[in-house]
Amino acid sequence: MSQSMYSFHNVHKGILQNINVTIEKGEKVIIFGPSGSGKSTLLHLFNRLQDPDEGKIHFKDNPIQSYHIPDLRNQAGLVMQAPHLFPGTVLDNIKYGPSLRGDWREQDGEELLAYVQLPTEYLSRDVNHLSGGEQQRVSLARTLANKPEVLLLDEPTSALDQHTIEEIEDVLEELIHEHQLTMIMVTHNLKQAKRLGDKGIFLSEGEILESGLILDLLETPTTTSLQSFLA
Ligand SMILES: Nc1ncnc2c1ncn2[C@@H]1O[C@H](COP(=O)(O)OP(=O)(O)OP(=O)(O)O)[C@@H](O)[C@H]1O
Repeated sequence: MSQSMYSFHNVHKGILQNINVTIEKGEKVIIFGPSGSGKSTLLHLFNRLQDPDEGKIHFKDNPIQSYHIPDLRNQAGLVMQAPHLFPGTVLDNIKYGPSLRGDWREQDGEELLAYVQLPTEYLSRDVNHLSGGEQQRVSLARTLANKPEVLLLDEPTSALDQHTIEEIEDVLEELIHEHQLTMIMVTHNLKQAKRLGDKGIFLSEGEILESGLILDLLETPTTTSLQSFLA
């Protein structure tokens, strides 16, 4: 039986109007639409980087505000466009969150780097000496260190070249599959949307104009807005 991960009821926030969305456990949802349509605002509601002006959000059948915010953000981990790592080594960065909770074992470092397909010797590397793609892998490893159920991705590959984009997509695809994660991703890259997503939400001027299977949305758009966005 499917389990609801998120449900939004008549949510309004800034430009977003009357957002009604349900996301089931294990779904891979792509949020897309023109610049300024409210995609980042919507993504930020999933881990309380922003809160609604009106309406209700439930996370796993409980009001989202009933969760302790750090717990919520461990369960719904965000990876941003530009990796925000702090100065220090790869190990310093990935053990930070779990260490705070007394939940770090020495072997975890190796395991986390294996998840994002980086060699173990990277644990002692200075993060400032890594390439953009490597930093994004470390950022992903750091999010995974908190054992999230949901991955929130805000254009995670938009700063990378095509080859690196494909490598990160491989890593994401495998991780999501292996850990049965729910994924909610904002992307401008429609090839990526097709590859990684199963559902799609098309936003225009703060409203959901179409939602459903991503392939249907991209191949048979019904609204003129989506048709012209894709043209
Ligand atoms: N904190 C804020 N206060 C006021 N307005 C905001 C705030 N954040 C975003 N906005 C406005 O809300 C609208 C939607 O912004 P948002 O960043 O969610 O869009 P987006 O679809 O993610 O855009 P992009 O694709 O350009 O990143 C924009 O008009 C933006 O200027």
